[in-house]
Amino acid sequence: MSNDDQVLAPAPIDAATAVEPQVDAPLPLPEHGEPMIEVRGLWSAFPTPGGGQHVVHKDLDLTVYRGEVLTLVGGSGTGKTVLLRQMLGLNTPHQGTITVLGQPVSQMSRAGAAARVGMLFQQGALFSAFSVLDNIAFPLRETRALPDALAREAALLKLQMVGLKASDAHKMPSELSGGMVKRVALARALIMDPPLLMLDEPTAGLDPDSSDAFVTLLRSLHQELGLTVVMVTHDLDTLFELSTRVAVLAEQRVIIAAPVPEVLAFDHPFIHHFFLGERGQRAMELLRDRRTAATPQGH
Ligand SMILES: Nc1ncnc2c1ncn2[C@@H]1O[C@H](COP(=O)(O)OP(=O)(O)OP(=O)(O)O)[C@@H](O)[C@H]1O
Repeated sequence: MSNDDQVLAPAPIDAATAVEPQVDAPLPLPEHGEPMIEVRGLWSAFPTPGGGQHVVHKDLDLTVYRGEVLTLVGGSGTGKTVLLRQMLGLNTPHQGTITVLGQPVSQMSRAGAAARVGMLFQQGALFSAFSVLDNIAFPLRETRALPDALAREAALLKLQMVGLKASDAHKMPSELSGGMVKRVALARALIMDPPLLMLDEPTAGLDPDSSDAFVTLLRSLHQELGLTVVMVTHDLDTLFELSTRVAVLAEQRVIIAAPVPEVLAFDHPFIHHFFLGERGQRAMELLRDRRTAATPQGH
């Protein structure tokens, strides 16, 4: 057991010193100044079979600002998914607070959380016995937010918003391609018109063309709907295409949260490995080529 495993009592949080200057710097754009999610002094731990505790987050701070696409990266097991689930109120932290739009997540009802935050789970996680339309309408029905006929209409609108056809509405999940499953799951995540969207590995399992198409859809919905997005991804193409900031989880906390160029310049072994290895160089070259091709006369 490490020292970290034994100590679970965090020191009192001093607001003036909790965040290092380069950590979590807000985007320079004024419209990105309003905090949507604030994580303060977060400790997460799980019991180990030997009776100890595995500390995943230790005094972690993070702020997500309105309108940004913040991507969480970190090695396997650094607690990215746990953090997403805590932001949704699905996991309770050991200590610390998470507020979404100024309200502690711990005090939100299920309907309250669903109205604020949509979640796209890694596997799409559709109900196999429900049609596409019923999957999309599910949160409205579960929270009794709308009468049935209106819920169906709202679901049809969302179906079209994610690029599916009305004729797809009555298909069953087993009849859908991987890309379609993601689109249905996205429509369901957006059915309550939440201002916040969480994406856990949104392009995992998709072939390159479907992945590109899904990223394009996410990018346009982010802009059209003015969404604030928190995403976990290992896919560098997706990260470079969508992120306005990247938060790096290491050493049980966020070691830097900043736009990509600043993250790349930050000296840490995980960042070197993740971004500057062969895989990272390839993804950056691809992105550069694509941006050059998309700009008139290559400017
Ligand atoms: N319900 C749970 N019970 C016990 N341990 C858990 C539970 N949920 C998560 N953990 C542990 O917490 C740690 C962080 O898990 P998490 O899934 O958040 O990691 P991650 O950063 O998303 O990893 P990956 O990139 O591999 O998906 C892991 O060690 C995991 O085993």
